[in-house]
Amino acid sequence: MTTITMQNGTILQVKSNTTKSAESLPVVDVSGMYSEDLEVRRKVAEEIRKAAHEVGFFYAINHGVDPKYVANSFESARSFFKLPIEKKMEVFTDLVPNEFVGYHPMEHYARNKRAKKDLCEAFNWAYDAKYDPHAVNPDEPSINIWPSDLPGFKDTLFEYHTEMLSFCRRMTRTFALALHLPEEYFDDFIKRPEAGMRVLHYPHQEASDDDQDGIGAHTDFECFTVVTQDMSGGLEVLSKAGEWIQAKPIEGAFVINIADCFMRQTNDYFVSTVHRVHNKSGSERYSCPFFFGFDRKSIIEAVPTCVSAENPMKYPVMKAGEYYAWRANRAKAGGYN
Ligand SMILES: O=C(O)CCC(=O)C(=O)O
Ligand SMILES: [Fe+2]
Repeated sequence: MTTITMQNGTILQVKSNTTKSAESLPVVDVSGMYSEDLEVRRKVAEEIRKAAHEVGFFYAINHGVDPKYVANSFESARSFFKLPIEKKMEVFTDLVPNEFVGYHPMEHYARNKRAKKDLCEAFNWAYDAKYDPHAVNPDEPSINIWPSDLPGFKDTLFEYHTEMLSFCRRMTRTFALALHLPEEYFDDFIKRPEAGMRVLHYPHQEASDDDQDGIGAHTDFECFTVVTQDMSGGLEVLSKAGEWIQAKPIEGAFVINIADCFMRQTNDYFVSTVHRVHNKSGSERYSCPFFFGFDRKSIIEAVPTCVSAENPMKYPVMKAGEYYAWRANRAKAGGYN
């Protein structure tokens, strides 16, 4: 039995640090969410309801996002990570307080106590109204920081980001249906969403699973995350039984997971599942998660279909922006303290 203290304060008991490959995560064909027919949309939503409640993780296939965007983003990521460290440190994430944007260096942060820090580097960027065709305020200033001398980097990453904004707005409607709420229930909260994205680079890990993580066990902050991973493998999900299950790559599929705000807003009906990455593939691994959440000004409180006299609200009501800032600062403080 191993104990893990999470950034959100939860203390976990994990049966073993080794991975099981027998079990697999649910696969949902999400193409029906684009249907004109509400009954078809509801059918997809019910599948998602089950997956979000029982596992908190699922693959989305037939999602309609052109694979060229991810290919281009991985290509751009490679050219960024190849830059000399001094260049990358010009956009070091600690330069912007309370936010999680810019460069996250290799073996610099750790999510769990290990002999060595996490074996990954990342570049993070946040929502920018200029790249949102439906922006409420197109003149809103951006908080992002970008490397100099890397032509096309920002535009390529935002081409993918803009596609994902539209996919996630659609997914949010599906989640509303999944919670047996009107489809538009969350629309006002995602006009100006929290929509951070990152590209991650994980070298092959030589150290043992006990000594190091690629990214240590954690949950995500916002409502849900859509991960694009390459074919290396290494993403692992903690099952309710306390065992690590491999989220094996499925070509072209997204891996979608519930994050902490949705767990709070559904009074734990949706589970924000712990996950980590260990790249033992023998080659480099790249991934590109998109973190989608509600407007910083919105209040995180349980939705009416998830509370009752027998099942009262479990979490204090909180402003989304305060919650995000608290979590970003904890993540940057090293994670486990
Ligand atoms: O690299 C991955 O597949 C997942 C990364 C992740 O969990 C995160 O950045 O929060
Ligand atoms: Fe994550």
